[in-house]
This record gives sequence, C-alpha cells and structure tokens, in this order.
Amino acid sequence: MSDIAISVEGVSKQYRRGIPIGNDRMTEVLSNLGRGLVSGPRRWLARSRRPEPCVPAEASADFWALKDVSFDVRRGEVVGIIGRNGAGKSTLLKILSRITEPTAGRFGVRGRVGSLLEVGTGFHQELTGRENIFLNGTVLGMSRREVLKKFDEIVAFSEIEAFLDTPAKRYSSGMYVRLAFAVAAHLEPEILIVDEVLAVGDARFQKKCLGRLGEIAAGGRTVLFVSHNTPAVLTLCHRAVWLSDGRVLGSGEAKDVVSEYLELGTASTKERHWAGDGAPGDDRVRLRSASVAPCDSTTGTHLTVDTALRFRFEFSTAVSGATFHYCVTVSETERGCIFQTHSAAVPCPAGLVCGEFVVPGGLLNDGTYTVRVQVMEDGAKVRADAPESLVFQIHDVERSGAWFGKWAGAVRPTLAWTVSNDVRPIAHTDGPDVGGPHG
Ligand SMILES: Nc1ncnc2c1ncn2[C@@H]1O[C@H](COP(=O)(O)OP(=O)(O)OP(=O)(O)O)[C@@H](O)[C@H]1O
Repeated sequence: MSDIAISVEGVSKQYRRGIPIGNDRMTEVLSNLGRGLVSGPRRWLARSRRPEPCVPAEASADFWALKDVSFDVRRGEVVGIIGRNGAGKSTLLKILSRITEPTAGRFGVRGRVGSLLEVGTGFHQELTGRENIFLNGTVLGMSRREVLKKFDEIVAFSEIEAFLDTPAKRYSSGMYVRLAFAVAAHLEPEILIVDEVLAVGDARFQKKCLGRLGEIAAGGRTVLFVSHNTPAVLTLCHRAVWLSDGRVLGSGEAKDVVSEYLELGTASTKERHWAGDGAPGDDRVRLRSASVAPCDSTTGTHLTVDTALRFRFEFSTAVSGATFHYCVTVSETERGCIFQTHSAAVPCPAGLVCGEFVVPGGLLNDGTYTVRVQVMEDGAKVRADAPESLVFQIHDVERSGAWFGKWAGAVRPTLAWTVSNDVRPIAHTDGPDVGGPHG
C-alpha cells in the first residue's frame, strides 16, 4: 500500500453536454482561484463528497466524461495518459488535482502535488508572477528561504523575467505556460501532474520542458503526464493508461499500450482481396489481392519506422504468355508521392501471378501511407488500377534525447554515419578565408 502514490477506484464524472451542470466550468475556475499550482497532502482517499447539482429530467444531454476508471500509480512511476480528443484525460487530471470532484468513485493522492493543467487554472490571477511563485512554495510547505533558493532557476527557466511583477491575468497563454511549467517543475513536488501544456509555446520551449520532465522522471519522482505526443510518452513513461470515451481501454507498459492505441485508433487497410468481375482490371487481367506486413511476422502487425515491410500483390490472368508487370506507387498523405517501383515485365502463364518486394526498416518516415497498384501490359498499357489499394500508418518509436518533434523529409533513412574524434586544430591565419564561393 505504502508505495502507491495515486490510487483511482471506479471514478466517474458526469457532465451535461452544452450546458455544464451547475455551471461547472465557472465553478471550476472560481474554486481554482483559491488554489495554487501545488497542493499539500490531504485525506488519502477522497470519496465524491456531493452528488452533482440537480440534474433535470432530459437526461439525454447528460453524459459520462469518465466512467468507472480505476488504476494505481506507484511511487516513482512515470505514467502517460493517452486518448483522442474528448476522451476524458483532462477531467481525470482535474479530479486528481482536486479542481473538480468525481460524481462517483474514490481516489487517493499520497504526497505533495504539483499540477500543470490547462491555461487559466493554477495561478491566482490578481497576483503577480513573483507572488505566485512564493505562494505555490508556501502551499508546498517550503519556507521563503527555500523558495528563494529556487527562485532564480525558476525565473531563468520561464524566460519571462521582464513580466515578473505583472499580474498573472495579463499574461498571454505562452507566458502563463512558461512560468507555470517552471514553478511546477522546480518547486519539487512529490507528484507532478502535467496536462498537454506542451502544445502551447514554441518548439524550442517544448523541447526544454520535455527535457526537464525527463530529468524529473529520471530523478525518481511520480509523474502523471497527459499527451498526444506518443514519442514523448514512449520515451518518458514507464506505463500508459489509454482512455476512450471516458473508459480505460488499456493500461500497461507504455510501448504496448501506445502501439495498440495507434493501431486501433486509425483506419487502415493493410490487406485487401478482390473476388469476381468487380475486381480492378479487365478481361485479360484482374487484381486479386494486396497486402503490407512486417517481414518478421513475429513482431505483430504494428508498423514503425524501424519495421522492414513486405508488400505483396496478386493478379489473375486468363491469357497465357501476355507480358504484364506491376507498377506500385507509395504516397504519404502530407508529403505526396514517396516512391514508385516497377516489377520486371515477363510473359505470364494463365492463373494467379504473385509479385512482392521489401522496403527495409529505417527508411520511411512516420505518417499515413496509401498504395496505388497498377498492372501494365507490354510496358505501358494500364490494365488494372487500384488507386488506394492499401492505407497504413507508420508510427514513430521511442527516441533518445529530448526532442520529440516530427522529422522533416519524405524519407527518414538510417545511414551509416562515421563521426571522427580525430580533431585537428583549426589553423588561424590573418588573411582572408580561401576556398569559399568567391574564394
Ligand atoms: N465542465 C464541463 N462541462 C461540460 N462538459 C465538459 C466539461 N469539461 C469537459 N467536458 C466534456 O467532457 C469530455 C471529456 O473532456 P476532457 O477535456 O476531459 O477530454 P480530453 O481527453 O482531455 O480531451 P483533449 O485531448 O481534447 O484535451 C468532453 O466531451 C468535454 O467536452
């Protein structure tokens, strides 16, 4: 029991669509004015204290933002909460941060909590940035001297020194997030609860935040981290909980839960079969099947940037000796055509003719791909054409380092770099550079 930092048992939260029950959003904002970004330990298991305010008869507008959610987080564990928009992730974090109450169920949070939730929660709006830093330290039980020791680090991290004496209500969302992250990450709460704040702010600051989160995680603190950035979840989190429509669809090792989430959450057609005369083609030749799968069949069906892919196609022909060949075009939805490949043109016997090729792992970038397969006769005549025969996703993998953005480029080849440490001293000359474009 003692190594459980967060315990969630059958937690449910009901809302009224469109019209928040009891003007809930406003209640949340107002109640939050009395809280800091951090909170001290409270009663270990908090039961829902009151039913939601009176719910009128037209119950069709009521819905469960969370339904019977249960999981535990051990001390020192870093747990990612993943799920599509509206899955209930923020609601869960707000309950655990005691900004809103569950309609049913109970939960316990053992230790001082630092919460980094959506912009607008956490800071006291009338107080300045400086005052908010001290207030949050006080709530965490730190002395003024202890906060002072961290103060410069917080200000340096937040990069908003010039606005320290401005009331928080005048901050832009970017400034708010910078200071909020700096406070929550440096005042050393025992448990850090972080919502998708990293979506706000520029890429450089996001990188800095994720780097800091990585340090916190490595330092043995308990972290609950909501994010749509699956490479970040894969890299930072030991475990993940997948929410869908307010329910837990999966929980366990981060890599297993994330791959299941990506796989089921996206529409893909990795195998196609065509029967009868409706199949693409004409009387001479018709496509019969198309598939893409990992070359190593023991790795499951999840495709990542490291997976070697086997593409396989079949056509049937009623004529013997005609010269057919396959033309396959692989495109990515945002980047366009990635490559086209042709099989050899050979005289084919009547019957089923199979063609396949392999794309090595460590070549394609992550993204959503479509495959067009055509069967040509005599080099150029298109006999069969299936423009979107296959649709599949290639997912990113765990990264080393602290950068989790998208990799640029149509492909993302793994190349055999050599980096030498045989560094020769740079020759200093007083003369002009030579060998440049105008050299
Ligand atoms: N105070 C509220 N009143 C009424 N409905 C609410 C309230 N807060 C959240 N909801 C609704 O509850 C559902 C879950 O919302 P929540 O913000 O928890 O989802 P989420 O998984 O965090 O989504 P996102 O990834 O978009 O942030 C959504 O349908 C949302 O519109």
